[in-house]
Amino acid sequence: AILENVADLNALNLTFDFIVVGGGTAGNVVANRLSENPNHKILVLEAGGSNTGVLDIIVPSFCREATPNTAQDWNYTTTPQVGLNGRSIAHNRGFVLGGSSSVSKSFIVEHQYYMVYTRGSKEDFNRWAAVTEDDGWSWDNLLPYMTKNEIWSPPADNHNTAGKFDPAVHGFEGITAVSLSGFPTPIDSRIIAATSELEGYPFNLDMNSGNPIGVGWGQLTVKDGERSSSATSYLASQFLGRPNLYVLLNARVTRVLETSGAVRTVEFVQDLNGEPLTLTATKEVILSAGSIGTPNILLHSGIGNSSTLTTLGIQPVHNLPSVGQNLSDHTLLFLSFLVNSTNTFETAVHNATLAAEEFAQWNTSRTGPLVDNPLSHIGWLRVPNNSPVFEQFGDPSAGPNTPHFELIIANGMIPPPPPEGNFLSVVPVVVSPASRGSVTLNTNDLLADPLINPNHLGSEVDVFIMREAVKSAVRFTTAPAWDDYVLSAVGLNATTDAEIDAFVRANAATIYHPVGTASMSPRSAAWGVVDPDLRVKGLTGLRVVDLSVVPFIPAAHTQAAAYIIGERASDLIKESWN
Ligand SMILES: Cc1cc2nc3c(=O)[nH]c(=O)nc-3n(C[C@H](O)[C@H](O)[C@H](O)COP(=O)(O)OP(=O)(O)OC[C@H]3O[C@@H](n4cnc5c(N)ncnc54)[C@H](O)[C@@H]3O)c2cc1C
Repeated sequence: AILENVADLNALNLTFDFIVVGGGTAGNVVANRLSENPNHKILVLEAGGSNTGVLDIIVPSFCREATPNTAQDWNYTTTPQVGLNGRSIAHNRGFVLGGSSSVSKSFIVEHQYYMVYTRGSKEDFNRWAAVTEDDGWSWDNLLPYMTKNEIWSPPADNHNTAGKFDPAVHGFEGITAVSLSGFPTPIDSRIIAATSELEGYPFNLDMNSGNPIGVGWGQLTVKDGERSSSATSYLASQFLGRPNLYVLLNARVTRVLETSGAVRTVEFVQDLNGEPLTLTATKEVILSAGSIGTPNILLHSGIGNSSTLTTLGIQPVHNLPSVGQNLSDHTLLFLSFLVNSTNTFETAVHNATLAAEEFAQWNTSRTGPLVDNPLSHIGWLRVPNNSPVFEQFGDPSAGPNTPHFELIIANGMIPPPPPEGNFLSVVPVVVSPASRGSVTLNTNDLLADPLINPNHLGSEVDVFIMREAVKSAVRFTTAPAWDDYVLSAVGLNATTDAEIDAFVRANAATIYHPVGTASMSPRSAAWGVVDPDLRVKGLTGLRVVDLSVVPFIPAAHTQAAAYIIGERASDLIKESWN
């Protein structure tokens, strides 16, 4: 059941075995799987409100309305980013049931946004296994969880998808819907032609096979023309109907508290000016508040670098200096090209009648342009292995079959377009970054925003990768397939490396993939925050299950990783309490 008010919860007079903090992407997986055992009572505490009936979340291409600066977002801003000329940039996070899987848009063509489903490379996960000394985190051992999570679904227009994905690597009986685009775009055939016309952009049948290098058809978490989030899937009515599963909305956890030698008590507020409330789990508290929320709660609870906490007036409880460190994110540059066409997203952006028709079509049949995100294709590519910058600093990618950068290809400009013109996007993203940042506090005010410093382009390696990615994006548009189509790059009047770098630093942003702030490490390691079974090191009763546990960011959009972690963690928790 979903409850809005703690008084309704108290009236039930229940005791919970597990309290999950954060009803986001990973948290809802854990809540679902643990409640499969009817003997276990589960409570989810979610700071945000309900996703139900919020059209901006349901209609795939309306999600630009869902964030930023809306009621469904935490509306964070980063600290000034040295690598971005000192700019502070928006750092969106979902503040709603389903967490960031409910707001995964951010890519703002008037009608379009992303719900990209990408797993990463085999090497990404094998690196997790190596660095944690736990083979359970390897690709081969996680593949069953990937397929357990996924229910491969037909595209909204039911077109023939042969040759666009590899069924052998997908799951057909899981919970999160994954599909191919359900509305063809006029540039699809040009993109596919370009993969055979140019060296270096090979066609890849399925970027989710563990070998992502190449250009392939995008996969997205959409079913029957509607977004599939962890709230619509793992908390679907058949699961919420379980008598042992409860969700309390508008419940913002401020701290976890140690009682009788274990950290099983959560302190939370429903009314930001109200008295703190507490609840204690009989078995475990599971922090799933995400890569920003989880370290924020740990630090306020006195779990972090004890000397730093003391100076902030926070009573240290457990010295874990890695809490909040190792923040990694993916830096993106919106890059678009003016094109010789009127058949791009911009046409509906500039034509209210057409936009209304598209919505009417979606509303009556769940078909048409609004069923998709803007990208029909993504390229996953590498810079040369012998790039001099790697000799000095090392190669940050997980291995030779893991991309350094991504090119997101879309039939229009992703940020709000100018009043005139039609565009093609080829958006570079640094997906194997070397830069690391942090989430820290500058106050003991429990409700203040933490300081978020992703350190975008803080490493020379990332500047190099982004520069080469920009060149690669431009080169992609020189394929003969675009001859009568692409006219000129927008805003990029750069010929030298220095000019490209200047353009990047002035314009780059985030693709909202923060990870790593409560990283896993080997059981015996002094660094790290959680053991490979996701228990907080040195404490009893407390686990972390969200993307903060990721030691190295995967070269992928990160929602799949959150689902995968949620699935494996659920089995780990079940094993401990059998
Ligand atoms: C705008 C945007 C677009 C994105 N687009 C994509 C995409 O296209 N494809 C993709 O793969 N990934 C995308 N991502 C990234 C992906 O959504 C996230 O990496 C992933 O969902 C994170 O999962 P999580 O479980 O770690 O955290 P979240 O899903 O963020 O869940 C954390 C939950 O905890 C709650 N919470 C936080 N603090 C507290 C507290 N103190 N008390 C109670 N509850 C709390 C939050 O409200 C939230 O519901 C996007 C993210 C954003 C923000």
